Amino acid sequence: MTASGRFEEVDFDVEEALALVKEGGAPVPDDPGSTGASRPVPSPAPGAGSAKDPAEQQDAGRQDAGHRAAEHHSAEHPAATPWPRARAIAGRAPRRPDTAVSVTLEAALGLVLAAPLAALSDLPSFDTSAMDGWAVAGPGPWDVRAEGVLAGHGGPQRLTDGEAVRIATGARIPQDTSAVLRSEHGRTDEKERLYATRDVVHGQDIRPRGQECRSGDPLLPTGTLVTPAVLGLAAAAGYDTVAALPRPRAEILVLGDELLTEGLPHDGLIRDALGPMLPPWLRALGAEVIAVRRLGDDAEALRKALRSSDADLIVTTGGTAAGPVDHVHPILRRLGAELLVDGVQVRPGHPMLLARIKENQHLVGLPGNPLAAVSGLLTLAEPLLRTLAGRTAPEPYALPLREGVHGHPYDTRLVPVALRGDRAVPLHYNGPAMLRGIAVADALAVVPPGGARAGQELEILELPWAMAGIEVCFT
Ligand SMILES: Nc1nc2c(c(=O)[nH]1)N[C@H]1C(S)=C(S)[C@@H](COP(=O)(O)OP(=O)(O)OC[C@H]3O[C@@H](n4cnc5c(N)ncnc54)[C@H](O)[C@@H]3O)O[C@H]1N2
Ligand code: MOO
Repeated sequence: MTASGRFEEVDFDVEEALALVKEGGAPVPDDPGSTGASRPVPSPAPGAGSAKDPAEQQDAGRQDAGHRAAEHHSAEHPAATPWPRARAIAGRAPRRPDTAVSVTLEAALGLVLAAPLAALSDLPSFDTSAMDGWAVAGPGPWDVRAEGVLAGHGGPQRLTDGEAVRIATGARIPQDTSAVLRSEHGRTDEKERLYATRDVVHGQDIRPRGQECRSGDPLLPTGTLVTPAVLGLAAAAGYDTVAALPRPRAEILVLGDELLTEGLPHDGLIRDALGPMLPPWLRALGAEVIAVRRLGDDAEALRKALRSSDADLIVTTGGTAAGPVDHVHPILRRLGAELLVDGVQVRPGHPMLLARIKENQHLVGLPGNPLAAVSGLLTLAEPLLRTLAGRTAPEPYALPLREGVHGHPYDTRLVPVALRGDRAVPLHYNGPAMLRGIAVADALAVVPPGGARAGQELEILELPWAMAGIEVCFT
């Protein structure tokens, strides 16, 4: 940015001014990016700054400038979609029909069941001892048989009244057993006669066959996410394979001539932060990443890559704005793609886009600024992949803020937060080009236009690894 008045006006940043209010005048090391409002600027949320606060007066002056900057922006993104609508549009992508596959249990982790899981056997499949001790028949004392019963052994001999047999947890209960006596609740004399040291209740410590389910009972519905616990249940119920929806296939195209894949930034070149970040993030969102390709700023290479891809989802990074080498829009136009979302009313990340290239193939264009790319991931790629993978949306939830957060005048803001107790703590270093905030975040808070005050409940978008991370951890 230059110091000239004209440039200051266009590059005006209302969030920076608001950050000054938040910090009581001290600059915060955020870099909230450009603003650009095309509508009247609403007042900040109650509590987001006092009317007599000199910083707010400064802020009001800047908001004027922001309004002028907005006209500049609206010419580039006249059709920017409200943030909730953009997510809904992305979540309506049609899934390929009849894509269910049969997969081994090992390969099913993180997929969604394409058919209900019904028990293939009774569970337990035989009357089972719940404890180590003795199976006893009738009232005591009992004569203890010489040979005991272990788990995994064949059918034990039936007991007659007055008899007991040593039994292990998980072993089959002999016929006509009335109860299992735990080892700590009985003692034997030198003639191997067993005495109970407390009352014995009929049926105690016996798990009857079919206690958990009968063969054929429905266990889990279609659409269940296969977690480690689901794998355990499926195995216990007799499954070697399950019917699941395959992961949607995603291809990542990293654009930009300025990107280095190793070493230190130098001579105007910077490290590619998105190449390493996006594949595991997309996997965490349910995708199979089939390729990561670096195309530089070569429009023809981009066109060829889009034409030849058979991915369900193509994710591009950078090139979404209107700069001289921002090729995404022109190439989509040339390919006759349908723009479903062209710019979103969200900060950071407002140039993000969603296009349908052909039937069953979508493109999410992520802005090049790394936190803006994260915003695009959660706004467009997450709902799209969720639908393609057949997952259900997590229950939305809200948490109160520990401190106030300033808002954009009319756009939604996504702000990295740490979850501490029952509060969301806004993090610094949340500018569009910064990753320091998100790297220590548990979630993003959805800040409405105008901001939010301390204690106000905000919708929380948890980061996949903060929730459970099963795909991140296990695949
Ligand atoms: N005249 C305007 N210029 C810009 C606007 C605008 O509204 N009017 N919007 C700004 C915003 S906001 C964003 S976000 C960016 C989006 O730009 P692009 O998607 O075209 O991305 P690039 O220009 O290619 O890159 C932007 C920035 O990010 C860096 N970058 C790109 N790729 C990577 C990567 N893989 N790893 C790390 N950093 C990356 C790149 O070097 C640039 O610094 O446009 C603004 N401009
Ligand atoms: O504000 Mo941009 O959308 O930097 O991310």
